[in-house]
Amino acid sequence: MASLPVPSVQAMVAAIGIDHVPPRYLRPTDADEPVASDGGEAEIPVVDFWRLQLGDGDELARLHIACQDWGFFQLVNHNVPEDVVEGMKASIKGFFELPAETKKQVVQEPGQLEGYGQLFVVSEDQKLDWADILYVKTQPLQDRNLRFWPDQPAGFRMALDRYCAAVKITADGLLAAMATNLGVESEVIAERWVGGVQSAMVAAIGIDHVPPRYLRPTDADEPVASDGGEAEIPVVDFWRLQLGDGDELARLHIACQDWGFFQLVNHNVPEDVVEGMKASIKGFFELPAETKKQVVQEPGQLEGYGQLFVVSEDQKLDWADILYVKTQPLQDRNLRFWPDQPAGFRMALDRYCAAVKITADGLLAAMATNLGVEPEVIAERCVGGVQSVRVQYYPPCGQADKVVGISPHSDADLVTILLQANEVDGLQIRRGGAWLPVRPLEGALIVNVGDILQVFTNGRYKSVEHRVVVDGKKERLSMATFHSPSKNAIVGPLSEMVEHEDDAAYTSMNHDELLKLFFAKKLEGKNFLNPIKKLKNSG
Ligand SMILES: O=C(O)CCC(=O)C(=O)O
Ligand SMILES: [Fe+2]
Repeated sequence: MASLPVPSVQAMVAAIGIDHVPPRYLRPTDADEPVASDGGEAEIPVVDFWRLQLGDGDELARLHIACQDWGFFQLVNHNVPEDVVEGMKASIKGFFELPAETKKQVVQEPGQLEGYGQLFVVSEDQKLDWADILYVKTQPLQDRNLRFWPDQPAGFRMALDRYCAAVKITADGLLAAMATNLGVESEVIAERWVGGVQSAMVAAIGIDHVPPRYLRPTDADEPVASDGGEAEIPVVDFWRLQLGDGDELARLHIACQDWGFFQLVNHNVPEDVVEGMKASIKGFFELPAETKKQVVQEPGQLEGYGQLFVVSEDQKLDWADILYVKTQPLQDRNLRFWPDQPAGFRMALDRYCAAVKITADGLLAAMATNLGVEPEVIAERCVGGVQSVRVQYYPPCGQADKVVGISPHSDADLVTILLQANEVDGLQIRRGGAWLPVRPLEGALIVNVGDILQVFTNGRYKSVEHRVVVDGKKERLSMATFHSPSKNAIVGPLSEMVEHEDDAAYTSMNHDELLKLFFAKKLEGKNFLNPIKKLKNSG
């Protein structure tokens, strides 16, 4: 049923003043219900979000009472950055100050809830509320109807996008804390320890003795672009993309087409979320080996703490320890492998992944625009999409130039968002016959095109091989967040990207099937696509 049209209260007040109130708004009996006097009843409880995040028992108890006895509370230290809140407030004020004609551009349509208007009006004699509203959907992304997102005042959409993303992280954090209060989260303690983990070995024998399985002088010998030579990878500004800035979209397009790698600034992942994640990563790898063992990989499984796929006894090994867990879809989370130490690790991971996913979805939508594809075409294949994270610890190595931190590979996903978690560089991308070192800008995230995006775009966007080299003195920490279509999506060139059937460089295959084939092999170059690569296009 549609809401019946009623006038804007704001316009009415502007026209006839605040003293003349039409009878449809008057309801003296409702207004007569008693209101607690100032001196009487206490205020609603105040809850401190930071303390909840820290697992503070008193604060959790306060939250529990607030939910049980009040149903309402005030939240302080809520982690929504002040500039995000202020930006939202200013945009709201600016919107309602616009001329009526401008606001009408996003007015509710018959039969729809979204847009500018009033709360649902169902009958001609219904009493009316003394308010105008603007109602829009913000998540999931594919439900966003930008038709009803005001594009005035300037920056409204970006302010809303940032505010909603931040508030969602807070809501998720609150729900997690409530779950804890309700005794809902269960944990199983791990029991098994498979040997060979890097940091334990380094701790035991020092960084100067490197077992032969890690040495590969030929790989390490490949040329590295010298500082004066090749340019740095492109820098893309996420805010500008969100604003639909044509120059920025063009920059993104070139980055995806010619580079496969770029740095993302103004990425909308709140700084405290990034810092919290970095601190948790550092804290995890500093834990005693015994504690880390609680989340160690199990035979035949990819998740947990350990090393990248080791498939044979004579395979050369990477100089790194990793922690790999699935984060989306929610039902695939296996908390058995989510460290519960250091305190707050899970919360930090949950918040970081939620925020990064919003950024990844935004990037995919911008890429779709650049490719002339409706954003829904990619978004639909990503409903219930897969997100996983790999955290890497690269110990220093006394023969740093003869080992490899991560072997050359491309990522088997759509887009990877990489966080260098400390100040030690090491990532290199293959470009023009040499390895080009990546130096992250302060606060930037590194984004790269994955194999599946290469397939979707029929090779217009290319995944690029990259590797990590190790430092002689300092450890390096990083975290890759992988974003892929849903497991039942078809991985194959999008029809919009293929003019004639013969132009398709790949066949199509179910995403899950392709992954199963992939994980049977070791990480090596760009072999993920082999099962669907068409022979005539090989290379
Ligand atoms: O540690 C890095 O910088 C890169 C890691 C990486 O390429 C990966 O996890 O796929
Ligand atoms: Fe990678």
